[in-house]
Amino acid sequence: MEPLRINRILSTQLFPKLGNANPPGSAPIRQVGFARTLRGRRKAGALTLARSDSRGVSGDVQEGSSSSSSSSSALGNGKGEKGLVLGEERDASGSLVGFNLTPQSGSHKGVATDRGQEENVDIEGMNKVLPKLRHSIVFVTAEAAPYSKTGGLGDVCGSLPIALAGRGHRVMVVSPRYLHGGPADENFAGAVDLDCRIKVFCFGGEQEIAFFHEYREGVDWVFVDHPSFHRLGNPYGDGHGAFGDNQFRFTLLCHAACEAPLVLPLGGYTYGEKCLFLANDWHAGLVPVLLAAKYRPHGVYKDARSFCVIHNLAHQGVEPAVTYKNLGLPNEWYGALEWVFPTWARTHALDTGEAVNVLKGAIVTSDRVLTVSKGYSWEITTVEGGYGLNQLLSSRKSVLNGITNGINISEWNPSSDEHIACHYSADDLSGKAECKIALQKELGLPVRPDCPLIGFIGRLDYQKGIDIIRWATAELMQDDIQFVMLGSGDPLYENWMREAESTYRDKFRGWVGFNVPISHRITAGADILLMPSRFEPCGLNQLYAMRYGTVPVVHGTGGLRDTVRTFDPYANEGSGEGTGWIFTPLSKDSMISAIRVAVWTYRDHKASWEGIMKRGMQTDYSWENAAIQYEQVFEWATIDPPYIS
Ligand SMILES: Nc1ncnc2c1ncn2[C@@H]1O[C@H](COP(=O)(O)OP(=O)(O)O[C@H]2O[C@H](CO)[C@@H](O)[C@H](O)[C@H]2O)[C@@H](O)[C@H]1O
Repeated sequence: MEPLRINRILSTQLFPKLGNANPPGSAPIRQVGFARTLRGRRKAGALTLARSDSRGVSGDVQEGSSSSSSSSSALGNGKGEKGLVLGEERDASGSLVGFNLTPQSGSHKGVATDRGQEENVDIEGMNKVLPKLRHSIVFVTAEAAPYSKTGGLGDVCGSLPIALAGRGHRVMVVSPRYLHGGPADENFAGAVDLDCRIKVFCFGGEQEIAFFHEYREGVDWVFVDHPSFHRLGNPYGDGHGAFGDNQFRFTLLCHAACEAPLVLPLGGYTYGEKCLFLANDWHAGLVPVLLAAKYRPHGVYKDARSFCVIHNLAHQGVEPAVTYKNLGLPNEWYGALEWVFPTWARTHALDTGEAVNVLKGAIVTSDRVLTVSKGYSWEITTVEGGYGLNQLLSSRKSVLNGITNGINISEWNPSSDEHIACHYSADDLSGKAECKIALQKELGLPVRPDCPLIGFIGRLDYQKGIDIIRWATAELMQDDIQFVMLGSGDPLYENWMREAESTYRDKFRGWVGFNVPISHRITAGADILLMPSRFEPCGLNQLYAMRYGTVPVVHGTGGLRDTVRTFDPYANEGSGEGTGWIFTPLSKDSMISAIRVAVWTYRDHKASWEGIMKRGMQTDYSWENAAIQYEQVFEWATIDPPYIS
C-alpha cells in the first residue's frame, strides 16, 4: 500500500494509529469485489462522463474552499437578472458554516458572467438555471422513500436525488432491497434484476450481492440484494429491538455501493470512477473509508470525491473493536475507525473502552462533511451537540457546511394531496377547516372546528422530546384543546400514548404506528404542530406543517431554529412577521407557555393567525435551493485535491 497522503492537516491525535496499528484479531484482507473492478476498469474509465476541469475557478480561491469572494458568485447565470447567488454564513469565529441564497445583485453580475457557470435550459416548460458542470453523483443510504422510509433520512434520499437529476446531473441512489414480507415489498416491484453479481469479502466469508434497478424521475435507483435484507421488521430492527447484524448488513451496502458505479452499465454506460459519493449517516460511513483504503491505493477512484452527510450524529455505528477485521478494510487503516470510550462510559474494571466507530471513519476520510442545517453544523462542533465527535468535527470545520433540507413539494402539497379530505391553498383556506373536521371525525374526537387542535408526528425517541410532552400532558389537558399524536418507537411512550388516550377520551388521541396517509391528515387538520425536539438536525415536519398552514411551536434547536420565525405582531408596521413560535429552554413550562400564547393568538387574534399561516404557506421549501447549495459544495470539493489520495 502506498504511504498515506493527506492533503490537509490531520491531527495525529485524531488519527493516532494510522499506518502502524493493527486491530484486535486482525487478519489479511482479501479484495474480492475489487479484483473485478480492476478487470473492468478500462471500460469504466472510458465511460466516465466528461467534466470540465477547473474552468471558472478564479485565482483567488483559498485552500479549504472557504473563499467567499469567488464562491459567492458561482451560481450567477450570467444573464444578469435571473440568477441566484450564494452568500456565505459565518459563525462568530469567522468560519463558514452555511449559505444563503440571495437574488443576484448588480455587484455580482460581472463576476457571474466571467465564470459562466450556468446556463438557462427549458426543461418541460420550466425555465431553469442549470449548472454547466454536470456530475456523476452516487447517494448511499439505508433508506430512500418511497421504497423504504422510517424517518427523515428516507425523505431526503428520496427527493434530493431527483432535484439534482433535474438540474442535469447523473444521479444514482444505492440502498438495500428490503423485503419485509408485507405490502411495502410492492414498493420494489418496478425494480428489475440487473443480472450482475459481485462478491464481497467481509465478516470472514464471501457474500454474493445482486443489484436491482429502476429508472424513475431521472434517477437510477439501485437496490442491493442480499438475504440479510429480507426479513420481518423495518430496515433496522423489529419488535425485539435493533437487528444484531446491522454492522454486517450495512458493510455489505457500502462495499456494493463502491462497486456499483464501476460494474453497472445503467442505460448502457457505467458511472465510472469520477463520481461524487454522498455517504448518508453511519450506515453508509464505510464508503469514504473504502475509497481511501481499498480503492485509491490501487489507482481506482483517484478523481472521486466523498461527502459524509450527517442527518443524525446520535447514531454512529459503534461496535466492539474486534469487529474491525470483519469490515473488509486493510489492517493499517484501523486508526481511522478507532474509538476509545472515556473511562466513565466503560462497563467494568477490565473494559478498555476500545471500539470502532464507523461515522468517525467517514468524518476523517471524506473530502467534505455536510449536515442538514446551518445551525446543526455548528451544534455538532460543541460539547453539548457533538456526541463525542465535537473535537474531530471542529478540526474539519473548514470543510464542514450546513445545508437546510428541502421538501418534496409534489408529495406535500395541500392543493393536490391525495391523502387529505379537502384541498386548499394560501388563497383559499376553507379546505383546511374541512380537513380538521374530517380528522376529528376519523379519530373519534368531538367535532369542534373552533377548538385548537395540536398535532405531533415523529419517532417516539429521546431526541424528539417526547418525555417533555408526556410530562406536560396533564397540565395541557386542563385547557380547552385537542391533542393528536402519531408515532412509534420506544414501547414506554407507545404505552403511555395508549393510556393517555383512555384517560382523556374527549381531548387526546395517540395513534401508535407508522402511517404516512395519517401523517398527511394530521399535518393538514391540525392548527398547531408541536416539536419539542431535544436536538433536531433539520426537521421536516415543521416544513410540511408550514406548507399546510399549520403553525409550528418548536424548541429552538438546530434546523428548527433556522426554519421557524417567532411571530412578532409589531413588526412590519403592525402587520406582523413570523411563521410560528420558538421556545427555549427545553422545559415543560416554557413549552406550555409557548403553546398557550399560540392558542390565545389562534382564538383571539384571527387576522394575525391567518397572517402566520399564510407566511408559512408562501415560503419556498423546494429542493431547488438546497440542490444549488449542494452544487456549490461539489464545486469546492472538486477544486480541492482529494483529501486522502
Ligand atoms: N409514525 C409515523 N408515521 C408516518 N410518518 C412518520 C412517523 N414518524 C415520523 N414520520 C415521518 O418521518 C419523517 C421524519 O422526519 P424528521 O426530519 O422530522 O426526523 P428524523 O429524526 O427521522 O430525521 C433525521 O434526518 C432528517 C433528514 O435530514 C432531519 O430532518 C432530522 O432532523 C433528523 O433527525 C417525516 O416525514 C415524518 O412525517
